Amino acid sequence: MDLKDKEQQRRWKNHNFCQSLRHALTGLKTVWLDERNFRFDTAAMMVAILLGVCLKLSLYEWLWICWSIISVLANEIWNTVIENVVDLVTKFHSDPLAKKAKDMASAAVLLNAIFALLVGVTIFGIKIWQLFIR
Ligand SMILES: Nc1ncnc2c1ncn2[C@@H]1O[C@H](COP(=O)(O)OP(=O)(O)OP(=O)(O)O)[C@@H](O)[C@H]1O
Repeated sequence: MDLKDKEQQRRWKNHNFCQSLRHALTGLKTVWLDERNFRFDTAAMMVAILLGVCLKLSLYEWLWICWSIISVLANEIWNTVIENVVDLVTKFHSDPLAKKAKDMASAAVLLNAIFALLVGVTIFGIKIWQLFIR
């Protein structure tokens, strides 16, 4: 890395916590605007929170639901990061390694979504079942 690169890197570095936070929020806004799946996951999150409030979840149940929601959203962001980096490197040219990376990133999202679905079905299923057998 030569002096010019180092100077450029120093210019891009976050200088305080507020600046880091601002950039993180810009990242959230970008993923919201660019990614349909992220908006769908956010809508599903709203439904889960509304259902959780209506069904009066316990603290322990809320922790499971929050963990599932946040991990799906975070994984969706990582998937987008990988897609962007791959596109940046390949310049949108077809490449078997690019395909591998993107398919594996999608697989991680899929596994996370299955986990969240299992948690949701278990917690909400039990709560709704208890409402009916009362
Ligand atoms: N440069 C590439 N070379 C080869 N295959 C690619 C390349 N880019 C994308 N693909 C293939 O196309 C699929 C879709 O890629 P794309 O970048 O459009 O993701 P996406 O549709 O935004 O995915 P997601 O639904 O996970 O957000 C990838 O999973 C991969 O199989």
